[in-house]
Amino acid sequence: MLIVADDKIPFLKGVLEPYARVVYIPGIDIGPEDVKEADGLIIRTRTKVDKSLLEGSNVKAVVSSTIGTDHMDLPWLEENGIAWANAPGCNSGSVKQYVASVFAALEMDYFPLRGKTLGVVGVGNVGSKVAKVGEAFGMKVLLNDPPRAAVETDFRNVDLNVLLQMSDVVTFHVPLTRDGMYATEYLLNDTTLMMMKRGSVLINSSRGEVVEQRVLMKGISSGLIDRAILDVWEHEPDISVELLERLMIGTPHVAGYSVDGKANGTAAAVQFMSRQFGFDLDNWQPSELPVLDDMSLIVSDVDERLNLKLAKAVISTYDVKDDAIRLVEDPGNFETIRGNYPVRREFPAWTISGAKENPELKKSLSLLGFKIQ
Ligand SMILES: NC(=O)c1ccc[n+]([C@@H]2O[C@H](COP(=O)([O-])OP(=O)(O)OC[C@H]3O[C@@H](n4cnc5c(N)ncnc54)[C@H](O)[C@@H]3O)[C@@H](O)[C@H]2O)c1
Ligand SMILES: O=C(O)[C@H](O)[C@H](O)COP(=O)(O)O
Repeated sequence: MLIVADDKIPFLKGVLEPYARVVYIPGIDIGPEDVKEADGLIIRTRTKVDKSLLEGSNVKAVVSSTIGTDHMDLPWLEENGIAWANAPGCNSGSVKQYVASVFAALEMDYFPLRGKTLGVVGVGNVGSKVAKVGEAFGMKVLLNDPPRAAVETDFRNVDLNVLLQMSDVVTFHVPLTRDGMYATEYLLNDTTLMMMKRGSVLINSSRGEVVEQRVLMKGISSGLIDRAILDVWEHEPDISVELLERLMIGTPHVAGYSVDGKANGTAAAVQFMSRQFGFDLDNWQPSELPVLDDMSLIVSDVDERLNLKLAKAVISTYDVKDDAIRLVEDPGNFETIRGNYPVRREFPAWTISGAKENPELKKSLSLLGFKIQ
């Protein structure tokens, strides 16, 4: 039995070796010759999985240890009887922390978020967590998810155009889809841009092609969009430096890069392969995640507004501006920056004290997912 795996999948080495020969290759380099004799393939987003990679190969199962699946030709896999899976929800807590850190930056450097309106486009694993971040910061939250609205009678869907008109901050959390009635490619386009409230903030951490970059530049230049934050880009890793320079925050597709998120993705991949090939690893989890020297926080006792205390707690766990600096300093090294990402742990891994006497702050910290002492 042969398994080919992306060499950037943490915690994987040694796990499958008792059951199969495992060959590790950089995701971008995995080609037809590498997978010809393979039974299974474990990838992340940098391997395009389609007919040109797999036709004539022995591959029977493919798993991507990521949330997104737009790098996989799912209809072709299904037509050809190749089992596939992704890792739903694996890094949703990580994107939640990324957006919370963006909110902290907005709160500290731009405008107070309390009372402002947040529009969440795509309310799945990530979007529903991001809605909680909005609530934690005292925002009014509007939700847009037509596929959910079509099947959930109690889903409070707000039409996209209405959401864009009403929101001070709009954040995208949809999958990239190019066909069908809910296609998301260029969801922000010349027409929808015109619906946006003047002076609003746009955040995209879903996929680059959800927001048409040319239109985003137009929106920024016209003042319709006052601040833009991008984690994902058209044509990654060859990003537009011109656009990067116009952003409040630009990061190299790392919103989902917490250790916790990657570990969850690896666990989903191992468990899927175990079920497919009958290994004894159906409940496998990485044994220990790396920790930082001090993972306890004390809420600031300065007399200041609650959202500032919240913002300070958030950036003590993760400051998105550190990632932005790394990209601004070296935009040509997008993939290298991603490949050498520092240890980041999500909110539930942190313990926070000093909030007990302040029920409102305690509630907000709980919405973010902190362990409160
Ligand atoms: N930047 C990163 O590191 C990072 C990390 C995780 C996920 N992502 C991206 O974010 C996407 C969302 O992740 P998720 O875990 O929440 O996925 P999910 O599948 O749990 O949720 C996606 C939601 O989008 C909704 N949706 C689909 N089409 C829509 C449309 N046209 N308009 C509005 N809503 C629509 C779906 O109904 C679903 O509820 C992923 O597909 C991935 O591309 C990026
Ligand atoms: O889809 C996902 O899960 C995220 O975009 C994830 O961060 C992608 O990571 P990559 O496979 O590009 O390392």
